[in-house]
Amino acid sequence: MNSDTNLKFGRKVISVEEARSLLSEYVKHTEIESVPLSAAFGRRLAEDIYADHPVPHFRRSGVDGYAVCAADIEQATPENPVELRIIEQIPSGTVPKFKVYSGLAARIMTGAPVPDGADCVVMLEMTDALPLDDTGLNSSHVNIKKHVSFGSNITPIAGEIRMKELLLEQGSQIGPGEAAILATFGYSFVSVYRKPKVAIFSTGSELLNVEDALQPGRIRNSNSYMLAAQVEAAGGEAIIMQALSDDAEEVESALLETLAKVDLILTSGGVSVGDHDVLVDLFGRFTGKLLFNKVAMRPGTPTSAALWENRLLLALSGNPGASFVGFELFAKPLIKAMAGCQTPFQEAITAFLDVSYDKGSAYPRYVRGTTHAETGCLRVRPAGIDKSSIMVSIKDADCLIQLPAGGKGFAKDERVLIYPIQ
Ligand SMILES: Nc1nc2c(c(=O)[nH]1)N[C@H]1C(S)=C(S)[C@@H](COP(=O)(O)OP(=O)(O)OC[C@H]3O[C@@H](n4cnc5c(N)ncnc54)[C@H](O)[C@@H]3O)O[C@H]1N2
Ligand code: MOO
Ligand SMILES: [Mg+2]
Repeated sequence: MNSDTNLKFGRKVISVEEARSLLSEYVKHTEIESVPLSAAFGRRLAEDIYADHPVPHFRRSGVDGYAVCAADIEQATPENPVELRIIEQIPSGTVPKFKVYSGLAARIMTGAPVPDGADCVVMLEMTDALPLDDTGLNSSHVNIKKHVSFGSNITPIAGEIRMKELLLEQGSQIGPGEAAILATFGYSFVSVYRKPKVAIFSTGSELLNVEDALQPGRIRNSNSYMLAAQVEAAGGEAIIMQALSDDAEEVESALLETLAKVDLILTSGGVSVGDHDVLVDLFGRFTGKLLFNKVAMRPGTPTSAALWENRLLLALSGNPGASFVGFELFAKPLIKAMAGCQTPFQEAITAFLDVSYDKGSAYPRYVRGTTHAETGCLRVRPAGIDKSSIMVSIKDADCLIQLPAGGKGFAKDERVLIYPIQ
């Protein structure tokens, strides 16, 4: 047996967990850069964010109405309203000029600072302001028709966020809630990790470009685009490279030329035992370090990985289903970790099988699944035909169903673990 044959047939199988931990050893996060907040969505914070002021930083009215002293209106009813003198108007964005004493009220708008002395705000609907002045807008007095208690409709200083509170942790992804916090605290620029650059090479002489007309025996390259979408969803920058033919030297030089320019290389195809499986050929003679070339999983058993010129190279199976699953299990956590995520491995959640799954497997199986909720339970079923070579059902997958190895298959309603795909 030559070394090439050895790599094809003498492979050592390792578990998904072992493969993941081998890859983790070589992950480092990308450099930190400062980007405008509006360009930071989906990125991960490179620093902890603390509150440098309380929120709100003034006593904030939650309604349009009158700021008054609660003690004044304890007996107020529609039949026996309490009359108070209006001392000023407080629109949002202004500060009160006067203190509210017993017998006085300040007209106030939602979001405006409550004046000193006032300890509650009565909603406009519970008042009658009379008489109107010449403009028809302002009144000198107001009748309060309902009792409201001390503190009502006022958010106290720091009622939402305390001074120096830890708001966001390094590594958290900037979504809508994070963006609102960052804007609140004046972060027009944010320190985030650079998006990991991921080059995607599909290999296979049968592959046509997307714009090409179909030819006998050939297919359009769909994996590169599927993987690029997965890379972007994981927080990376996908760089789709020209697909390569099954020519070992062409593959070697294209990969070598790209290694130094990116954080990760993904390839698809050419990892099995076929005569033209070029990645196997490359791993047999390259200067890098092969990390693994067989994983106890289906699909994607021949998934391989290497460290070459200090860069990770993840070689996924060409079959679309195996490529998709291999990405989710291995590339996604790598990209998330490179992008600064502290917890790149997704936690499994429990669901119940909606249909029986009759195929057993020597290796754990990762089935593309579709979930739905039913009477408070999460149910899951395979998303269409679950064959590695089938591409069309990938669009319906919102999770991977993890089915342990074994010969008997799985019954309807059996409890399974799933990994949501976000
Ligand atoms: N004798 C054996 N044959 C195969 C075995 C085996 O153990 N013994 N394993 C099978 C399994 S499992 C898989 S998975 C595939 C893995 O194949 P490769 O990773 O070597 O991929 P290719 O041979 O290049 O392609 C497989 C399949 O996928 C299509 N393909 C490839 N690239 C793309 C792309 N970019 N877009 C769309 N489709 C693509 C390709 O045309 C082939 O149909 O090997 C099995 N065989
Ligand atoms: O294991 Mo193959 O990798 O898809 O079925
Ligand atoms: Mg092959």
